[in-house]
Amino acid sequence: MDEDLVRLESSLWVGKKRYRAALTGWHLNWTELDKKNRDKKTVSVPVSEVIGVEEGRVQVLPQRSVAEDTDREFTVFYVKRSSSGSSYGLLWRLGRTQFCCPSRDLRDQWMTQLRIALKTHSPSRPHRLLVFINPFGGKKQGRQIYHSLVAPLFELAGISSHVVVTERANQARDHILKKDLTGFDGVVCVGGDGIFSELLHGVIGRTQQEAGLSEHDPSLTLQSCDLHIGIIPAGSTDCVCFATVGVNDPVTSALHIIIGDSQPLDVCSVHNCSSLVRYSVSLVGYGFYGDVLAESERHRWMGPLRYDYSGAMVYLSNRSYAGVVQYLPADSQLSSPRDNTRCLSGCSVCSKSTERLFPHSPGASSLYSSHFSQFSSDTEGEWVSVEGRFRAVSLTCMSSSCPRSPLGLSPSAHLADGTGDLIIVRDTHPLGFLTFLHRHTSTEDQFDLPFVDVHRVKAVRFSLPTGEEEDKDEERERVNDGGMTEEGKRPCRSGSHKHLVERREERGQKDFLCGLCCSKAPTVSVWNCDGEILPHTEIFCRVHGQLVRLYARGIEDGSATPTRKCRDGHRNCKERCVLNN
Ligand SMILES: CCCCCCCCCCCCC/C=C/[C@@H](O)[C@H](COP(=O)(O)O)NC(=O)CCCCCCCCCCCCCCC
Ligand SMILES: Nc1ncnc2c1ncn2[C@@H]1O[C@H](COP(=O)(O)OP(=O)(O)O)[C@@H](O)[C@H]1O
Ligand SMILES: [Ca+2]
Repeated sequence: MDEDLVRLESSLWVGKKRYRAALTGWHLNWTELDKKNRDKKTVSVPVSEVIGVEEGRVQVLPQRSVAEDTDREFTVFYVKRSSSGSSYGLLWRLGRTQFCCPSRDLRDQWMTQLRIALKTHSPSRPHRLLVFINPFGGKKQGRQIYHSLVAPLFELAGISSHVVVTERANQARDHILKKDLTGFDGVVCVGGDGIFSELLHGVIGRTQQEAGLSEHDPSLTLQSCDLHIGIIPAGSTDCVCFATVGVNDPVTSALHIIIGDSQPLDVCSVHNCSSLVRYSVSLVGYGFYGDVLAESERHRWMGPLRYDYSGAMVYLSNRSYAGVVQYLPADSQLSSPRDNTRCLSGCSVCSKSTERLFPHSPGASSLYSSHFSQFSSDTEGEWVSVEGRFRAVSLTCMSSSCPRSPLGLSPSAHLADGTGDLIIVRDTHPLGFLTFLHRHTSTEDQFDLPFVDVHRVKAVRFSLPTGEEEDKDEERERVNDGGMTEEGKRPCRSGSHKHLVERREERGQKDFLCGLCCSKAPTVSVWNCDGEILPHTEIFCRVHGQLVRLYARGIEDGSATPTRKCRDGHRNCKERCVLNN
């Protein structure tokens, strides 16, 4: 069937202007006509971006209202884009056009045809959602943001939602793991990266339980999750939202959820001694980012500012840590963290990875079927080892852009290519490290520094140098603190972090002063895993390609999207910089 066949076409009025409107399978277009019936400008909205159609002259925000005497009128709501002043992504807003028909009969035809088109062309739209609000996230605005900005849009789109305002940490995760989710098409969080992480753990854990797979064995291919996750940003860093949508804006995210966008996302599983510790999508960071998080936990009352304050304090404490980093490099033919590309909506690197990661899915070639032999002993020789003192060791599965760092920890990382970027910042003088940090806030290349290395990887191991017995004791003490269950396998899910944070706090105060005023600085840092402190120092991380799906579509290429200068100094070098699409 030709989807661009016109299904309905007629003259319509918008205010005092006359239009010729046409509905095809894919688009709703309306073209302004002048007095001589000549075309003026056309507005074209993809059917997939129509949010709803209502009889009469309707408005929904800030409050729903319907004008009287409206039996020849209907209102179409749709996605309207505008550039966001401060970030590089596009803001989505609710566009609204009120049409007036020559007759009531024609109005009914428009309503019917538009609703049929919406049903047939948006099969992936959610009908029922389970929403978790963290009332304490970010500036504590979660409830208000949901009820004033998001709920009216869900209602307009005919989505019914069951809302849970959380009363404790991990409630959302436990709910997803244990409760009946029949009838829900997706789960949504209103909050920051922490509540998102709860949904991530719930959704992955539940999917593996149902598939009868163990999450502990890092060599197992996990089952990818069908239940989509939506994020309404209302947190402190909002990194996952920012890096997958391009802005942290509740209305934009709500509209992506409504139209059922789907963005696969790589997930890193973090293990210790053959047991799963946590999953991460943005940052697994040791040294600076671990210390900032540990320090910031004591200043939660500052809200989002706690990270800037703690960042400055930790920077001034001028620490570095000894360690051994091992990594399994990804195929350097496919992409590189320094190729000056950006992973944008429809990214070709990620699309090719879909074929590689799911060779048996319809339409995929079987060229790359043996990808998980990588953890067997015969690939041991492929591991690369780096030993030394580090300011920071970070692994990120995506760019990890956020309002603090609009291009992110690794600007060329991909959301769904099955790899992560390992950033190793070796010990350096304070000014060098400040330069590295500061470059995260601009388009200058933070990897173009002699003490920084970046590698695209499939897996990473971190251990303490042999012979550092004191450190190992500290490590062991921490593992015991980490609250393991009796079987000694699964990390205890309740309370372990709180307990650890309290201990870290006790120690942290002393550590911190030592770092500032005397020579005895701590020898071991902690891992920051998407904003949670890990109870282990020695870890193994493995990237699982496209393990979950978000209601998002990646960053849309706004005209302001910056690229770094290529090595020849061109800012928009078509040959070398802009490889996307
Ligand atoms: C000199 C300016 C330096 C700016 C450096 C910016 C680096 C930004 C990197 C952002 C990485 C984000 C990775 C995401 C992590 C989140 O999952 C996670 C949890 O988020 P949630 O609380 O919303 O749940 N967030 C975090 O762990 C926060 C990490 C933030 C680190 C910010 C560091 C600010 C550093 C300021 C240094 C200032 C030095 C001044 C010297 C006088
Ligand atoms: N009702 C609650 N009370 C206390 N902590 C909660 C609650 N709901 C969620 N949390 C936890 O709060 C932490 C921070 O949440 P998050 O939404 O990321 O806000 P922020 O971005 O400000 O850190 C997360 O670890 C999450 O598990
Ligand atoms: Ca990736």
